[in-house]
Amino acid sequence: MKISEKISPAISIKGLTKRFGKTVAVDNVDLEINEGEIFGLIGPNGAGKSTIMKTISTLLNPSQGKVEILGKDLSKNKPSLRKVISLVSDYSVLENDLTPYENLKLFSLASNIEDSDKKINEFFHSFGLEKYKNKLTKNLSSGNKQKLNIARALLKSPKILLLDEPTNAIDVESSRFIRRYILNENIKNGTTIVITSHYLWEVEQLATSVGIIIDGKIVIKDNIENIYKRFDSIINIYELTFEEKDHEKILTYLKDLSDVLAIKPVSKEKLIIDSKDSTFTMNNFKVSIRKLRPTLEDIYSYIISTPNQ
Ligand SMILES: Nc1ncnc2c1ncn2[C@@H]1O[C@H](COP(=O)(O)OP(=O)(O)OP(=O)(O)O)[C@@H](O)[C@H]1O
Repeated sequence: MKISEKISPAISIKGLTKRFGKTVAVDNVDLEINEGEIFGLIGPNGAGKSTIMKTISTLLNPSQGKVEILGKDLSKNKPSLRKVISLVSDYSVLENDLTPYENLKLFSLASNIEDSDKKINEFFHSFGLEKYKNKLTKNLSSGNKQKLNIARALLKSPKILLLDEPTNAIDVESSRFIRRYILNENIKNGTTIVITSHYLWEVEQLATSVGIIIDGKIVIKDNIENIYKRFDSIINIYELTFEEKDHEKILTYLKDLSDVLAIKPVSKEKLIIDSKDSTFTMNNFKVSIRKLRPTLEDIYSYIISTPNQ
């Protein structure tokens, strides 16, 4: 693609508001997510993340505003757009009394997926679920149910994949597998992915762009590198390295500094501190100081605790 070519948005949301009675779950949200992007939508409980995901996937209608998917008005093209959008939320969409194979087959038939047996077998193989293929779904572990749920969502090779907390309550290895699979899907097929998660390190690993939503309003959205750059000069995280013999004295000194918000001991010779001020002094202590780039979690906590910044 030529650099001058404009990347078209896969998802374009303008003035989206969703009310449930008196509750304004989503409040006048504008959002553009480009084709092939992995967009991380993060925010506290009840901020409106799932409501946005359900609206994009046609499960909910907006109270106001417009959603366009791949240049088409969602409200006027629901049946055709449903074919290219998959939502993964919890795995309650699976039929517990069917086997994993029957679940995927049923979904393939309902979605008119061609060559489904070949695809289903490939999924069982790549998700490591072959031995559970003909057991009852209700007896699968949470991690395997979620893998099955993701396989179900990927069967129709969606152009837009919506993942609402895909690794919630899933063990480390299964979560890692799911993240790798998602990344691969994005790289191999250019799938546009929107992911919500309370595990910010997960969003950090996957997302190319991030939006933070609080009380139904998007307060920040940008490319993740721009977000890091913007907050690098505002959030002061330092790694202090010193001689082991000074450990206790330095710790006591830091605890008394009012600007030091948090201290994380790393070893007897190393501490990480979060400071309000970038110009704190270490008196006469022999300390080497290195500024660290804030993590997405540092940035998120800063934004949540500093409204209107
Ligand atoms: N079907 C519904 N009926 C009434 N209120 C709802 C409904 N769905 C969501 N809400 C409300 O809308 C607001 C946003 O909820 P939503 O589930 O979108 O938040 P969320 O950011 O996904 O939260 P969480 O991180 O806890 O999953 C909340 O106040 C919630 O109680």
